[in-house]
Amino acid sequence: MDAEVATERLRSVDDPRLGDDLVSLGLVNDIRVDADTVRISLALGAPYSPVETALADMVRDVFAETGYNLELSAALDRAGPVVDSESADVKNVIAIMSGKGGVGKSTVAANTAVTMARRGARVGLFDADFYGPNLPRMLGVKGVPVGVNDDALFPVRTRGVELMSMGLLTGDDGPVIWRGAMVTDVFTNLWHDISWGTLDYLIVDLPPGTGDTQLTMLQQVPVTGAVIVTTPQETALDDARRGLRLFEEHNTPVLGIVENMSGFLCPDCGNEHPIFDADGGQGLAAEFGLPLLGAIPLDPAIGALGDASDEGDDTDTSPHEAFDAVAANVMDELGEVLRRRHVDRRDESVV
Ligand SMILES: Nc1ncnc2c1ncn2[C@@H]1O[C@H](COP(=O)(O)OP(=O)(O)OP(=O)(O)O)[C@@H](O)[C@H]1O
Repeated sequence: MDAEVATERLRSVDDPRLGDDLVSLGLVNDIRVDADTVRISLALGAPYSPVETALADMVRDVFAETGYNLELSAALDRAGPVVDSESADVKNVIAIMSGKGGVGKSTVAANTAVTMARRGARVGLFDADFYGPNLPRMLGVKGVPVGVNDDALFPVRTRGVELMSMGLLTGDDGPVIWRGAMVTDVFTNLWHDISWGTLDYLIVDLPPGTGDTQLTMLQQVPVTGAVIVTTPQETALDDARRGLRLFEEHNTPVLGIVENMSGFLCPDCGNEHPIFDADGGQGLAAEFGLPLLGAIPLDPAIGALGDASDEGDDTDTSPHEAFDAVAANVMDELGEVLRRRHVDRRDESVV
């Protein structure tokens, strides 16, 4: 087999989201064939996403009976480093935001991160809610000090994810009082000093609304995609609109909406009962033409992710299964954004 024959074989593999085959789309970076091995590099960017995993499996199937070994790799052109430091190689940044406070944004960020890690991804979680950092408590590592070495800060590993939070640095129970400019400074200084290592996904839990932290982050970091968390009774379309406009102004794709507290999951009967006669998530998704990434029930067990935990203990309390769909959909949407961008760039350079 030569590279041409191998390329022809790849024409039978269609990208289910982009609706054409990998070769026509330009998602094949490179093909090399030597004595007994075919080496293929594909333009894929969302590790462990179900769609990209299925694509890789289809490619493997196509070469399964050829008698050749297949070495598959993935590489994607990126705008620049997400974190400008030698001790961090971060592929994708996902910002989690909400219009209002208390809708479960941190809960969604934490559970989605842990679920992605359980699928095999290398995941970091950055608690950018400087005003009320609650991820250390939620993930059971409150009071655990971060490692410091020269200018670098080392995240704390919990439930399979790397966590960094203002809450781990201040170690203070009292409310944190920040002025806007201080948030900007802290964000700027902190962001590039964190020694994340290699991450497939860095999930950032933003404070509610569209304030200084969101603006600073969007100005300084190439956020790959944003997720909006809402509740069924959320009627504040204005808040959501403001958030969406902010992301648009900074060319940041919004991956979709997660509806939290969708119905009450009764611990006695096991059934889910609607409590709010409203469909905030569905409505918001329809209004803005965005996917609904998942609906999370109101379940007392969800608030307990960190309850039984110790530092570094990855074995007990699992995230609620409703987060399986959220994690899968977030990764699939993100992968689609990246592949589409790759195809568009290529089309531009051809014209
Ligand atoms: N689906 C759920 N089922 C049960 N409890 C939940 C659920 N979602 C969130 N909670 C609980 O509601 C409270 C608020 O959630 P969380 O801190 O995630 O909200 P938030 O939007 O991040 O709030 P903030 O505005 O303070 O950033 C927490 O005690 C959390 O455990």
